Amino acid sequence: MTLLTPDQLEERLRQIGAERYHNRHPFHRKLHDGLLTKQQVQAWALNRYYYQASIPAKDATLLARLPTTDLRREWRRRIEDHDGTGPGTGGVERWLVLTDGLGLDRDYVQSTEGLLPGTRFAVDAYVHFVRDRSILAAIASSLTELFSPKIISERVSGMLRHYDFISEETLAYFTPRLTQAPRDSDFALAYVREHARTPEQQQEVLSALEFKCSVLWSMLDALDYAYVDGKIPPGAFVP
Ligand SMILES: O=C(O)c1cc(C(=O)O)c2c(n1)C(=O)C(=O)c1cc(C(=O)O)[nH]c1-2
Repeated sequence: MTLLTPDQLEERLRQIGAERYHNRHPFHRKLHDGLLTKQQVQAWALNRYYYQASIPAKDATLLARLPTTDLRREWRRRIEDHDGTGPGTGGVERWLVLTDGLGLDRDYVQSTEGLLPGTRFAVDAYVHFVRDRSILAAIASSLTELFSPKIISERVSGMLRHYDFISEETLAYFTPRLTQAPRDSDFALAYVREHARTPEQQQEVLSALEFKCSVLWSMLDALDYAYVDGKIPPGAFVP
C-alpha cells in the first residue's frame, strides 16, 4: 500500500463503513422494518446488553495505556457516558430501561446467563483487541461510531412506528448517543488522520475498522441463526 493523504485515508474508512457496517445486516433490516416478534426483539436487547456493559471495560483498558492527560481526559468521558456519574445514570443503566420495558428480568439480563455464545465471543474479541493492539488500532476500532447516528435514527423511527410494545421511554438509550457518537468519532477520526503516518500504520487503521465491523456483524449473525432460523444453542435465552 502506498502512503495515503489524510483525506484519502478517511475516504477508505468511509468506504469500509458503506460496505460492512451492521446497518446492512438482514437482522437489522428486519428489526427496523417491524418484521420481528416481541420475543425476537427481547433476544436482541438481551444480547446487546453484553456489548453495552463491556464497552466501558474496553475503554478503561485503553485509558490505562494512554500517554497524555489530554487523551485520558477525552477517553474518560466515554466511560462516564456509559457508567454514569452516580447510581442510576449512564448508558448501561438506560439499556436496562429498554430490557425492563421489553419485560425481561433485570437480574437475568445482568447475569448474562442467557447470552448466545456468538455474542460473548464477538464482544470479548473486541475488548481483547483494544487491550492487546496498538493505541492507534484501538482508537481506530471505535470508528464504527462514524456510522452509528444514521442507523440509530432509522432504528428509533422504525421501531416506534412498527412495534406497539416499544415507546420513546424504552428507546431513551439512543437519544444521547446521537450527540455522543459524533463527538467521539470526530475525535477518533482526527486522531487517526494525524497519527497514521506510514503505509503500515494506515493499513493497521483500516484493518481495525474492518475487524470492528466484523464484531458487530457476527453478533447479528448469531441472533439471526438462533432466533430467526430457530436454532437456539443450549443454555441460551428461550423466549
Ligand atoms: O446502535 C448501534 O448500532 C451502535 C453501534 C455502535 C458501534 O458502531 O460500534 C455503538 C453503539 N451503538 C453504542 O451505543 C455505543 O455506545 C458504542 C460504543 C462503541 C465503541 O466502539 O466504543 N460503539 C458503539
